[in-house]
Amino acid sequence: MILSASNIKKSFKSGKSETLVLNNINFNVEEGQMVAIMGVSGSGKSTLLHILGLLDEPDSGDVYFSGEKINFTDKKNLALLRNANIGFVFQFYSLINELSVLENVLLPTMINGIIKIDYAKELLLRVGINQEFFNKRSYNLSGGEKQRVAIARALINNPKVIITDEPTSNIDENNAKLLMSLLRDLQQSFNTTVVISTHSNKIARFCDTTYFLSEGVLTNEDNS
Ligand SMILES: Nc1ncnc2c1ncn2[C@@H]1O[C@H](COP(=O)(O)OP(=O)(O)OP(=O)(O)O)[C@@H](O)[C@H]1O
Repeated sequence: MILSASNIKKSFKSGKSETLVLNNINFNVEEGQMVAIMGVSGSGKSTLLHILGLLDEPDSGDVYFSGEKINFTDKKNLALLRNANIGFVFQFYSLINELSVLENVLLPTMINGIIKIDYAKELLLRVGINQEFFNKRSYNLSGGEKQRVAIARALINNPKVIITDEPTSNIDENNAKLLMSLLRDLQQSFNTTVVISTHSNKIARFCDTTYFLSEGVLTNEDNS
C-alpha cells in the first residue's frame, strides 16, 4: 500500500462551535492506482487531501506512506518527504504568473538543487505544451494549458503519488476529459498513484476506485 490512513478525525473550530469534518476515515490506495474522492461542496474533500498529501495534521488517526507511519511533528522531514514523493495539482492552477512556463515546472527542483531543464522540457511536450510556450509567462496560458503545466510540474521530481484537488473544475467539459485522459496516460506510463477530488461522476469514471465522502464518513466503490 503506497498511501493509507486509519481512523482519521479532523474538526475545525470557529468561535464556540466546532465542526467535525472527518469522522474516523479509513483510506487505502495501492501503488499505480487512480482513485477519486467524491462529495458535495463542503464535505471535506480538500481537508482529506491535505492530510493525505502530508500538508496538514489530523486531530487523531495515522497516515502511512509506503508503509511508514508519518510523524507530523517533524516538519523538516515532512517537507523533504513531500517534495521527493508527492506532486500536487490544485484547482486554481497555483502557477506563479510572473515566472515562465519552464521556470514554473522547474520550481520543485529548486528545493533539492537538481535543476532538470531537459526533463522539464520533455514533460511539457508530453503534456501537450509546445516549445513556443516554454519561455512565455504563465499568465498568457488558457485554464486548460495552465493545468497541463501544473501536471508537468507535479511530475518533475518523479513523485510516487499525485494529489489533485478538483483539477477540472475551472475548465470546460471537453478539456476536462482531455486532462483526465492525459492524467490516466501519465499514471500508467510512470506507474504513479493518483488521488483526485471531484464533484463530477464523469471525472470519477476515469478512476479505478471511487470514494464518497459524506457527513464525515468515507465509503468506496470499485469502478471495474
Ligand atoms: N482552515 C479551516 N478553518 C475552518 N474551517 C475550515 C477550514 N478548512 C475547511 N474548513 C471547513 O471544513 C469543511 C470542509 O471543507 P473542505 O474545503 O474540505 O470541503 P470540500 O469538500 O473540499 O469543498 P469544495 O468542494 O467546495 O472545495 C467546510 O465546512 C469548511 O468551511
